Amino acid sequence: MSYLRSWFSLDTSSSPSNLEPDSSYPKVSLSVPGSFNEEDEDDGSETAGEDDAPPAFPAINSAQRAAASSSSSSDSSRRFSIPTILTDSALMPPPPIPSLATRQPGVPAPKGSSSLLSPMNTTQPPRKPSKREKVALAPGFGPLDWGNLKASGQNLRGVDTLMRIPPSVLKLHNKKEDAWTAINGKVYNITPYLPYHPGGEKELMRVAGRDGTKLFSLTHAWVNADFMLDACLVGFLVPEQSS
Ligand code: HEM
Repeated sequence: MSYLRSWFSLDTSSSPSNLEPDSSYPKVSLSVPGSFNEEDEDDGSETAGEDDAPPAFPAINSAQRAAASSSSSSDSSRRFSIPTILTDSALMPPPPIPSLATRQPGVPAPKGSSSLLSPMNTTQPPRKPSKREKVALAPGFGPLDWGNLKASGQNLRGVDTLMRIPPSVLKLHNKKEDAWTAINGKVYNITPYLPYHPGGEKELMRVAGRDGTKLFSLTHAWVNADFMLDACLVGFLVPEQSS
């Protein structure tokens, strides 16, 4: 009981003298933080450092303070420089806003107008119809049908043996019913291929009776004529005098 009373040592007035705390227990003094206390005045006491003030930042002996004081004048060397907050007018103006609304798809921006956006290359104005339009092939004359005809074993050459063909002989085969052309030194009978040609018969007939290598590669260099017309091979183009 005497032990419990010792915790209420502040209330000593009401305590009877015979209920004084036992000297064998340490005396505890209750001090309310923030309230005046005699011990708070004494710097050497244990409670002297118990304040809630944050530590100096930057620290008193920090490199930041040293740098700030070295750049300033000698009498203000102990002062910490506070950065100035710039107003809107003092700040660098922002970049111009790209005028997206005024842009026309496919039309490049006028010269000198700056924009951080890349040019709109993906949107092109409608293309003019190309001269090289695909021709609607008749039913049963598609690429697969041509492949089937080649594989059928039918004689598409119109000749029995491969020949050496000079330009003068090639020239004679320039009719739809009997059309030959030379591509990369090989002479083909193009008559059976005419209805299967995706570019149309008329275009294909432009090379009938002559060396069509140049026109062929100018039109569609990616097409493998050797494979397309292998079943139509007639012979090989040779110079005139060697025949
Ligand atoms: C003589 C052998 C020829 C063969 C085997 C051949 C074959 C082909 C093939 C396979 C295509 C379809 C290409 C594709 O879809 O990408 C094609 C398209 C075409 N060919 Fe030929 N061709 C020949 C000659 C010619 C010639 C001499 C012309 C006339 C200049 C021509 C004009 C075209 C055109 C305009 C197209 C359609 C457009 C295109 O597909 O790009 N072809 N040809």
